[in-house]
Amino acid sequence: MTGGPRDPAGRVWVRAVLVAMPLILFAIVGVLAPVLAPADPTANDLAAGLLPPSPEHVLGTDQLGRDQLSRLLYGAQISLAVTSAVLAVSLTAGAAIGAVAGYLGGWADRVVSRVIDVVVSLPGMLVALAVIGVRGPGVENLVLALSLWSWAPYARIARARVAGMRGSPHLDALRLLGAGRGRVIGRHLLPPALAPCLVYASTDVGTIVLGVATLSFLGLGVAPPHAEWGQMLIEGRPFLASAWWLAYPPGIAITAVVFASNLLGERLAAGEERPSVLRMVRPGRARSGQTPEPARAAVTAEPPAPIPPGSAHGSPEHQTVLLVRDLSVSYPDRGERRRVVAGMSYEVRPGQILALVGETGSGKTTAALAPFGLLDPDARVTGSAVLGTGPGARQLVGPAPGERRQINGRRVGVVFQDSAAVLNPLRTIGAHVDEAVRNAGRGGRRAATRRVSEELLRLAGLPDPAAVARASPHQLSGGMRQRAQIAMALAGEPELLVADEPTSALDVTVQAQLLAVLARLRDELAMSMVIVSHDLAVVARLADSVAVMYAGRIVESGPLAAVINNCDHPYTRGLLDAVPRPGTAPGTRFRTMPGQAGTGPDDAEGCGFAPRCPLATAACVHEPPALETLVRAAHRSACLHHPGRPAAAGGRGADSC
Ligand SMILES: Nc1ncnc2c1ncn2[C@@H]1O[C@H](COP(=O)(O)OP(=O)(O)OP(=O)(O)O)[C@@H](O)[C@H]1O
Repeated sequence: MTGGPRDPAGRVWVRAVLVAMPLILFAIVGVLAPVLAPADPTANDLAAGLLPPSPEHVLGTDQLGRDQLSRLLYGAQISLAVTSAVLAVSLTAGAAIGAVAGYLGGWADRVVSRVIDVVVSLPGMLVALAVIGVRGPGVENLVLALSLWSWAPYARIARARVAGMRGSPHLDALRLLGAGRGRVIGRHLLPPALAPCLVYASTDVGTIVLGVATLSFLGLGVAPPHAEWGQMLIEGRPFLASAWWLAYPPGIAITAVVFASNLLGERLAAGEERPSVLRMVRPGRARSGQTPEPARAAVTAEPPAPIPPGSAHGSPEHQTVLLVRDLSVSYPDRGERRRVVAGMSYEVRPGQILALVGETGSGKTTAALAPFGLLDPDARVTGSAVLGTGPGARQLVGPAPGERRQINGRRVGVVFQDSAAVLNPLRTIGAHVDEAVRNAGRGGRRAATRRVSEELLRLAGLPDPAAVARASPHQLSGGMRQRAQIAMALAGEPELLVADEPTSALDVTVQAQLLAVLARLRDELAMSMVIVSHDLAVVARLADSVAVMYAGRIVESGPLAAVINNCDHPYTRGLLDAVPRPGTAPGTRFRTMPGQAGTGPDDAEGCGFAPRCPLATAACVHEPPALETLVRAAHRSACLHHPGRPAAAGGRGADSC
C-alpha cells in the first residue's frame, strides 16, 4: 500500500466546511424548522411561562409559555428567508449594474461609480430606518430596506472585474467575431464577475442576519407574534438575570452565524484574490528553459512601418510589447512650440529590457513617458505608440483619459526616480500598494487586498512585507522605497514596466540590489521594461538593448553588446569613456566630453553633436545624419563618418569602441 501525498486542496476544503458549519446548520435548520420544531412557536401557554430548560422544553419557555427551541428554529427560518431574498435582489441587481457600467465605461461608468460611492458611504442602518420609517415595518419592507444598501458593494466588485477585462484580447476577439453586447456581458463578463461577488456574499450573510435582528430588535422588522432572533433578544432582555435562556440562545445563534460568515468570506477571499502575478511564471512566458529566446534586437528606427492595432503578428520576431514610431514631443516656448524629442522610433520585445541613455536633458524621460500620457498637459505628442500586438494592441498616442486608465497601472507599470515625491508621507506603504491593487481592479476585502499587497512587496524584494506594509515612507531607506514603488507598479500585472532613473538616487550597493530585483522580474516573469538612465554602467548590467539619445534624437541603438563593445557614434564613445572600469588604476582621470549638452533636435541644422565632436567636418554641420544600419541589422548609428564601421569608406575603425 502506498501512501499518496497529502492533498492540500482537500484540506483547504475541509477547513472551509468546518468554518462554515454554523452557516450550514443555519441553512438546514431554517429549511427544516417546521419538521424539527417540537411545538408551535406562537402557541401561548400562560400556565407554563418562564420555565427553565428541561427535557420537555429543551431551551425553556418565555413569559407567554412559548417553547424557546421552537421559536429559535423558526427564527432561523425567518432570518434565512429574509437573508436569501436580500442576497438574491442585491447580488443580481448589483452585479448586473456593475457589469454593464464596467463594460460601457465612459460617462455611464462614471455616473454609476459615483452612485456606488455615495451608497457605500451611507450608514446602511440609517438607510434601512428611513425606508421602513416611510413604508412601515414588515418582511417585504425589510427586504427592500436591506437590499437598497446591500447592492452597492456587489456593483463595485462586478464593475472592477469587468472594467479590468474590457480591453482584453479575448473580448476584442469576441467583438471582431460579431458578438453582441448582451451576449458579451451575459456570457463572458458576468460569470467571472460573479465569482468575487459570491465570495463577498458569504460575508454579507452575517451582515444581513445582523441587520434583520437589529431592525426587529428596534421593533421595525418582523412583527410579533412571529419568532425572530432580534425580537427574541428584546423580549428576553428584561429577564437577563432571572431567565437567561430567553436572550442567550438567540444571541449565540446570531453571533455564530455572523462569525462563521466573516471567517468563511475571509477564507474564500484569500483564494479568490491570490495575486496572479505569481501565476505569470508559466512556461510559455518564462525566459529560462526551452522557451524560444526572443529576438535580441529591440531597437530600431526604420522603416517606420507601424503595426496597426488589431493586426495579428504572431511570430516572435514580430512580437512587440511596445512599438514606437516617429514620436515627437513639443512644449510651448515663447509663443512657439519647441520640440524636445523628434522622430524617435523604438520597440520593446517580450521579456526584453530596453535602456534609453543620454546626458541630462537629452529627452530620455520624455521619450519613455510620452506614449503613456505622463507628461505635462501642455506637451504635444505626435507619432504612434502601440502597446501589444494582435487583438489586444492599443494605440497609446491620443486615447481618451478613460481609456488610458485601463492601460496605465494595469497593462503598464511605472517607477519614478523620486520615490519620496511619489509616496504620500502621511500614508503607510501598505495603503499605497493596496490602492494600486484596487485601482488595478484586483482589490477585494481589506484583508485580502493586503495579502495581495504583501505578495507584491515580497516580489519586489522586500524581505518582511507585513512590517514594510505597516511602515511610513520616511521609515524606509531609499532602496526600500523604490522597491515599494516597484510593488505598486506590479499591482496590475503589467506587460511593460517603465522605470525612470530607478537607481540614480541610491548608493552603489543598494543600486546593485535594485538592479538585481529588476533583472529577476525580467527573468522570472518575462517582464518587458524600458529603463531610463544616464548611467551606462547601470545599463550594462541590465539592458538587452540600448538607445543612446542626444538632443531629442536617437544617435545610436542596438543590442547591448554591440553598442558597448563596438560603438559607432562619437557621443556613445564619450559616454563610455566617462564610465569607471574595473581594474582602472587609482587616480586615473576619466575623459569628459567638452562643451554643453545639446538642448533640442531643432537647435542645429546638421548633426546636433557636431559642436562637441572630435570627428566633426563641415558636412556634419550642414547635413543631418540619418540613423543607418551598421554591420548587423539591429545596430544603427547616426554619424556621417561611422568610425565604428571598419569597412566603411572613410571610416576610422581605430576610433571606435
Ligand atoms: N514641462 C516642460 N516644459 C518645457 N520643457 C520641458 C518640460 N519637461 C521637459 N522639458 C524639456 O525637455 C527636454 C528633455 O527633458 P527630459 O526630462 O526628457 O530629459 P532627460 O534626458 O530625461 O533628462 P534628465 O535626466 O535630467 O531627466 C529638456 O530640455 C527639458 O528642459
